[in-house]
Amino acid sequence: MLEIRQVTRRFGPNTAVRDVELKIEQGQMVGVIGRSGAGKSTLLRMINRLIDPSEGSIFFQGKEVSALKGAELRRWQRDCAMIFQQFNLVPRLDVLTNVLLGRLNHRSTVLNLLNMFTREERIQAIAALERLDIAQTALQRAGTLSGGQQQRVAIARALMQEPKVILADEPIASLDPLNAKVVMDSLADINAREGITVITNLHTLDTARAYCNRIVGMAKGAVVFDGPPEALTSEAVRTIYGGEEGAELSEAITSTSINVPAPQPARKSTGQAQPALAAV
Ligand SMILES: Nc1ncnc2c1ncn2[C@@H]1O[C@H](COP(=O)(O)OP(=O)(O)OP(=O)(O)O)[C@@H](O)[C@H]1O
Repeated sequence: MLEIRQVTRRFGPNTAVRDVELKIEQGQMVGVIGRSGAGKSTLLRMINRLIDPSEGSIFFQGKEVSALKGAELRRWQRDCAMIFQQFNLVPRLDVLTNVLLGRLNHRSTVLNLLNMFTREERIQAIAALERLDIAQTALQRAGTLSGGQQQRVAIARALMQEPKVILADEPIASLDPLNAKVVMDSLADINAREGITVITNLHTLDTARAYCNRIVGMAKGAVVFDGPPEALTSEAVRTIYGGEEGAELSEAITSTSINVPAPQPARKSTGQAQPALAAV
């Protein structure tokens, strides 16, 4: 269980995240939605400790990860893989090496300095690429791949970390609808088959509805909605995205047009939160 307790993050006079309180059971697939600037990325970055909270604390399996330092912090960052909108691969290195880089935090500094990976690690990396259906690109330089392929390499690299949680910060924002679907399908499959918790920021409502069994809506740094997709009524959508009372908020504004035939049946939803709406 991941617990975010009364977390606030300020940047100078601006409060990016305000008093956020969330409990996320292992194995949930959580979509964080909200307008640009709502605080979604800041929240994810605090979980992974790329930035620290100004106030509050974050716990994982009873341990306060917001207080970890040194080797323990690196261990947490290994357990909590991060995927970014811009993929963050090393473009001049081949795909296989990029995936193997996911093992760095598992290994001794000497092995890392020598840049030596074992046969088992290479086999594991190829298997991760096969799973993402891009093993044929293993020896290509990562920078030569399409955006969709690069994001799949980034997911394979995350899998090499053998994480307990995957944090995906707008993983499909730079992709066309077809590649966006492939990437979201991959994340959903990893969540369903391995039971890895996935927390993903999404700009778009339809994607969150289609793939996530829990949706957290943020506005002005605060959580203003927390519940299953079915509870995301037009009133809830207005609370998250803003809009005039009574006016229809077009889902097109918040759509990527990923063509998903129908909402998928609820995945494992351990300890799903009850829908909750709060005023912004
Ligand atoms: N490093 C920073 N320094 C100063 N202000 C920041 C920093 N990072 C974020 N902010 C501010 O915090 C607020 C929340 O930003 P954040 O990126 O978390 O929002 P977001 O919901 O992820 O938006 P987007 O979808 O556009 O990425 C914004 O007002 C942003 O300008």
